[in-house]
Amino acid sequence: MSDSNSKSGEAHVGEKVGVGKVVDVTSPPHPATPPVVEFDHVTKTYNDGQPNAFTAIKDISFVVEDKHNHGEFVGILGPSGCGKSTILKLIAGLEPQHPATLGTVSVLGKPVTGPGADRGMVFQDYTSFDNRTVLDNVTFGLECRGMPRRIREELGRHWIDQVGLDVENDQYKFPHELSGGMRQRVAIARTLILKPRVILMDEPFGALDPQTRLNMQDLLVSLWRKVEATVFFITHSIEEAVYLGDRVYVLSSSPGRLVQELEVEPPDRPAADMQREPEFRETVYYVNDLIAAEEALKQAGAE
Ligand SMILES: Nc1ncnc2c1ncn2[C@@H]1O[C@H](COP(=O)(O)OP(=O)(O)OP(=O)(O)O)[C@@H](O)[C@H]1O
Repeated sequence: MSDSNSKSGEAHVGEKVGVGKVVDVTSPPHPATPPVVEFDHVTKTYNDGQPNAFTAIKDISFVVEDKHNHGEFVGILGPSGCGKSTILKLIAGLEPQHPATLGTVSVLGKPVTGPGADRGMVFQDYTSFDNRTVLDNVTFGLECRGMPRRIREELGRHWIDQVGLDVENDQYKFPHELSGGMRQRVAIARTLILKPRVILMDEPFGALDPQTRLNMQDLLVSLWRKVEATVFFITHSIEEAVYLGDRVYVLSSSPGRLVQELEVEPPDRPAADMQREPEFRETVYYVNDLIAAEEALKQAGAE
């Protein structure tokens, strides 16, 4: 962070804050191999050129490197409406977020031109097909790809098991027979079965009760280690982002800019334990203060 950008109470580049360390957001790395995801001075203005034009994110640059055997886990935090979903959908190549108004969004070294099999999404809303069983929901993407029924159902059962559901009891259930946590397990299985390189998660645990949420965080950590994908994870829970993230991006209030990046210690112990530790709490309070300062700036601007 350059001095011109830093506010009082904000740590300097390289400084340790609990389990996190501040990274210089003004000079993204230039890796030798193409990054998994790169934002190069990206601005998104909805309804550009019209009277109702609205700039949601402004001049955002970052690089998420392609690390051997280790997909990074990036938590995205920021005040409500700062453009978090806009960033995710630009990576996904979904309209109307795609295309960016200015700058370039690249995945695996190529500019994004639309959705692709290398990227999978999990949303907060339970997006299962109501009239399909768990097994048919999980295997839907493989069915679309034309994979024969026997093979895809075998894979489907494997993934139902991987996300902690009971294959025998749950595979023929319909979504309305499942709890919220179980439905999100189905959504995760349905995405992971397609082996995307990049997994985009928009508040996937936002509607779950606190205990289920901690269980899902632990599940996600263990699955993510197995699939080695790069994950972008939007959440309003600072604890969740700091626990799950290898790095955490903090955005400013609207229009969203990247105001801080923290490198965070890996989640190598259960969520319920790590989230109680003083060093962990220090990072959470620090990020909380950053976001509160952004909210206050927004309020002051609105008055
Ligand atoms: N299709 C659209 N057309 C016009 N404005 C939009 C559109 N989509 C989003 N916006 C606006 O862009 C801003 C950023 O929206 P976005 O959903 O990316 O923010 P967010 O940080 O994910 O929000 P939240 O935390 O509340 O979920 C908001 O002010 C929103 O109203």
